[in-house]
Amino acid sequence: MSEPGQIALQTEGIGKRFGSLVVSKDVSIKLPRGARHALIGPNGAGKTTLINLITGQLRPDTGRILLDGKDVTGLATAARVRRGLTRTFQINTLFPDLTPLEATMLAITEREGTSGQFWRGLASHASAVEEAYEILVQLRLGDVATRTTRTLAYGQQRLLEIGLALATRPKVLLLDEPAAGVPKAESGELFQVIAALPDDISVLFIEHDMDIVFNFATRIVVLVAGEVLLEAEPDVIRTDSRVREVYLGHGHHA
Ligand SMILES: Nc1ncnc2c1ncn2[C@@H]1O[C@H](COP(=O)(O)OP(=O)(O)OP(=O)(O)O)[C@@H](O)[C@H]1O
Repeated sequence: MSEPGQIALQTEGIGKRFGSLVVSKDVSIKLPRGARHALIGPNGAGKTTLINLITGQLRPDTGRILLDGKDVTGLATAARVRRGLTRTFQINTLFPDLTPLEATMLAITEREGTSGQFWRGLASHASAVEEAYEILVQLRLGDVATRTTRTLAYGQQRLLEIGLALATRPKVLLLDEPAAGVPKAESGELFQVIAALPDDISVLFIEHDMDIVFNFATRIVVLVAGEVLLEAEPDVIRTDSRVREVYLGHGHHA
């Protein structure tokens, strides 16, 4: 179990090239337990690539990834998920014809290795229903738990994706633009829900909207051309001249 103040996730000197293109260069970041940190930077800075490297979708050329102090660099993505390292994607990856309750239950039974055993007994399914419903209520999706996913507002669909990630019981949750495509009016609520997740879940999110970033991030990592330009608290980021120059001055994109 993690103790307060512990580092949930750490990268040490992560490097990655695609041919001659350097997409990660000596990236060392720390995500303390309970963090709500943002990863920002101009288009093509390597934000999604970094998440792919942390979760194992990509292999780094150099460096290490530590989860709860243990080296997971050599592990496959699924093994990292089992250890509590989970992500969501920029694009919607839901089953439109299932209800949120069904989809979340499926994710839970998948975690437990019982997804192919519907006949295994009602008791285990009853506890999966209960857990799924709890997750959905936590995400303010209790009222729509039994509606077909395709009929949900887009912001609710994005919350459901976080619900499916929560079904893996993550310690570290990496959110790649969780509010992408969500109307501005709904994105604040979506981030309120993220901010209110339990403290034993550490969150790193990529987000383009600077109002959201400054409202919800307790700390910000600025990535430029694959390198960490600065990692600091929002007030420091806001006033840093290098950050303004490379990024905030453009005023439109994380
Ligand atoms: N599989 C790949 N092969 C080659 N180049 C890639 C690959 N994936 C990403 N890139 C390149 O790596 C760079 C970083 O891309 P990445 O998607 O990580 O940036 P990003 O900061 O997430 O950008 P955005 O804000 O636009 O989502 C880009 O130049 C991209 O074209």
